[in-house]
Amino acid sequence: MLICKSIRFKYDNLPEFIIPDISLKGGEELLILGRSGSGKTTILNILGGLLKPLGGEVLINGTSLYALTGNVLDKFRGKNIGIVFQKPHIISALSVVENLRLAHFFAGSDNLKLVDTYLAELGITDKKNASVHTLSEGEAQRVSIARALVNGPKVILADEPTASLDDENAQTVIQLLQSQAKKLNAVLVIVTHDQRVKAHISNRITVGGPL
Ligand SMILES: Nc1ncnc2c1ncn2[C@@H]1O[C@H](COP(=O)(O)OP(=O)(O)OP(=O)(O)O)[C@@H](O)[C@H]1O
Repeated sequence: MLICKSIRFKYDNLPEFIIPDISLKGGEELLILGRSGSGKTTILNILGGLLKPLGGEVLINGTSLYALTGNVLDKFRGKNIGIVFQKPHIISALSVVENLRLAHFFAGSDNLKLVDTYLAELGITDKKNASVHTLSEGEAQRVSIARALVNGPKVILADEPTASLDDENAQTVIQLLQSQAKKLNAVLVIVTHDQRVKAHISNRITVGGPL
């Protein structure tokens, strides 16, 4: 369960952002739409424990994210939040499977069987030992999703996951995010300016930028 209430945020050089209250149960989805510069990534980073707001609360299954600090926050994030970034954040010097094992390691998990499960579910088993730099963009984005999901997060956050993909890959990626979120009974939040995603998620809000 993800609750975000009375969040206030501003960068030094900009007016305060309007950040809507959000309340989502496991299995529910939200699409946050907005033009470039409207603060979508900022909101996602706040929901993901990466950017501390000036005020307000982000609650994940009852835990107030920003009441945690340092290592405790990092561990909580690794266990409960999976983030898919616009450009796949995977380490190009490592193979696909090494990237996934690393994510596992950082979350303090030792259930390596899940790595193979996710590779199979995302259709990239045959790329298991491939170097990341040899993957197509669609494949790299699927590895990035597998990495975000491998610890069975309660909240999945995706920042422009389809921005650099063609129509077919964009649809595959959205459907994979949705099916995996349902399976984990996780909250799924996608931020994007990509109008194609609207066809897949009916619960949506539009953000308008700084006040
Ligand atoms: N670290 C920062 N310091 C100062 N201003 C920032 C910082 N990060 C983002 N901004 C500004 O805040 C505004 C919102 O940025 P943000 O990246 O959240 O928007 P966005 O909607 O995700 O944009 P895009 O769709 O182009 O990725 C922009 O005007 C941006 O220039």
